Amino acid sequence: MSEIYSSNNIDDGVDQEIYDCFNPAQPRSFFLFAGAGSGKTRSLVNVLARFKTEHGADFRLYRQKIAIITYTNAAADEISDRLGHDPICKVRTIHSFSWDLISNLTKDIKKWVMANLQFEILKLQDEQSRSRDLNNKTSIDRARKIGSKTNRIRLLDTITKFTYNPNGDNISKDSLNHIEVISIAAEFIRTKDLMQNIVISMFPIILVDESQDTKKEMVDALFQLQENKKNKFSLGLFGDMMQRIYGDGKDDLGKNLPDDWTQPSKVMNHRSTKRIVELINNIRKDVDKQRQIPRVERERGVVRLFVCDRASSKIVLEKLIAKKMTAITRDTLWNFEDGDIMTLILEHHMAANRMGFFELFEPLYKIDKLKTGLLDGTLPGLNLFTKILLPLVQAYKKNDKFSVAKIVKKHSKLLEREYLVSSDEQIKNLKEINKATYDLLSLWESGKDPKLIEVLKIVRAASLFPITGTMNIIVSRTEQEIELIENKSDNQDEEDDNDADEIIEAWDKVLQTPFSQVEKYDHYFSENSKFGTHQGVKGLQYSRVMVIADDEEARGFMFSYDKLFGAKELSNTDQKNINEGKETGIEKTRRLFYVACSRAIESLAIVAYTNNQALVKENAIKYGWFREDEIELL
Ligand SMILES: Nc1ncnc2c1ncn2[C@@H]1O[C@H](COP(=O)(O)OP(=O)(O)OP(=O)(O)O)[C@@H](O)[C@H]1O
Repeated sequence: MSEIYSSNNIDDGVDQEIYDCFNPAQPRSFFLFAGAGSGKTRSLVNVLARFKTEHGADFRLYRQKIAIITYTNAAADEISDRLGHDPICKVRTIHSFSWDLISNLTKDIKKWVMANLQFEILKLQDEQSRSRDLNNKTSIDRARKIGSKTNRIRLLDTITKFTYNPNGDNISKDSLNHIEVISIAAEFIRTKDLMQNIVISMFPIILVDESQDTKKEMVDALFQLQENKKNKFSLGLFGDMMQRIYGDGKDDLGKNLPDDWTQPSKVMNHRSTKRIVELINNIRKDVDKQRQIPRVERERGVVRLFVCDRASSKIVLEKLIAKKMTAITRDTLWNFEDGDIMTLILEHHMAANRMGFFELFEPLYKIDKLKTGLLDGTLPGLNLFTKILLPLVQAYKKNDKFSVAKIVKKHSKLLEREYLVSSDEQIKNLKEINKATYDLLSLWESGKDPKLIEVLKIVRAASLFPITGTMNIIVSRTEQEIELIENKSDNQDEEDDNDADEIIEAWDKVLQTPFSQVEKYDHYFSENSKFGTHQGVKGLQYSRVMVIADDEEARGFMFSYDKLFGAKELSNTDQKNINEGKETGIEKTRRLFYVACSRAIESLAIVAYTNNQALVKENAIKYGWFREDEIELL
């Protein structure tokens, strides 16, 4: 049971503790890890506002800044807004922070890229030398990769300055990709004394929000920096290990922190009503015993568990549940049609399924390396479709010739000034580009819905827009190579399968999907949708939340609510992981469940689809999560 305290101010001392760490004469580092809704972000903003008033002038005089690293652009914007866009606070995502640090170090970057490419080429050559058949798909594609990396080495000499866009595709010859930028910055911070001195003189304070999910290599580098420069530098980490949901973070973060780190704690949950705080405390209790207390005035609150038969119609059931919640809470905004409910699906798959972009989404989503970019809209390759071709097709469908021309002008190399100036026959060229554009757009004539590969082939043939990376590898295959690959795939042996490049395989599938799926994918991610994922709503809050737990629809990999609710036996692998002290899918699911439930302010409905309703109910009561009168079987 969570207690009600007579004051909401019990954690107010934490802001002071953090503030003391910023004392320029005696900087300290701190680790503020506390539960959901405990006001970590609010503390960050409060302390910086005070720092600005008291030390802002000195910082401006010495051109120093406080760096605040956030997990997403949206979080960076939110914090910047709340800090009044003060120039002494530099709020950045890890990508733009990294790039700001290294962007002028062309010579060092070149050395790093060269060494890295050489290493990758050696690895590929080694794999190639062991290939059974140089004419199979994997080997053909691998040869092309070696070629493209070798070419990149050749071009390195011609680069006078590298470029990078933290929110873009980075496809020009002098650009670095997202992974490279973070790896380079982290390595330079970790290993170069000069870099460490530059960083601490520019940023005597670095704060990392959501640090439980921040890229491990960067967190390690910042720890190293703190250790080497602790008398001149303060590192502040904010987060909550119970809200760790991406694989990139440091899984032992906070363990063995040096004694001189300040570790304030917070116990109040300022967000949710009492019943919700009680539930999230109980979800968390087997992990770290942290228990929160609700604010004094947050007395009531509603939680309900609807245990649903997997075979039922989901849309019908979810509407019914919203109606039931309206009656239970007497809150008319629980209305399914025009109310204000945030529905949290387990994974984007479920929205992809409901909204019709599953085939585009699933193959890419299966690949860890592609997942983040796919979800935050930075996946190189897909951007060609979403950011260039989709607006182009939409303009064409509206017969908006002006926008068609504008989009082509903005993105086509053929229309770059450099290219046009060098061309002898400008008018003829412009006509050709125009023709190529309308040849491409004719694919959508009379309501047709072309496959992505068809679109890509035309774009490539006319060199209309840049195609790079994996997609270039696929679309560059000659007819002869395609035939070879098709014949091979008819009688592929197991060894070839193991050898396959999973990224190319995934794109091969994706490129067979119709273009309309791009539009649906884009709509889902850019709309202010009533759907969110358990992961995507980290840091956010909503009055009414419906959490959908359905392994089957989510295809069950990575997370398993069935196992969390005890409706499915542990697999041998789970058991093996437990025996070896390794994390299982259950723990990941529990954290996700914690994040999802803790977004709710007033009322929360959990919709658990299962084949074993009785067992889920029994366990939900046994775990102490729900009372019997809070559970309904549907
Ligand atoms: N001391 C406080 N007094 C009043 N409201 C507070 C206080 N601290 C936080 N809040 C409010 O509680 C809510 C949650 O705060 P915040 O988002 O800072 O928490 P958090 O710890 O960052 O949450 P999470 O980890 O769940 O993302 C916000 O609406 C915030 O304004």
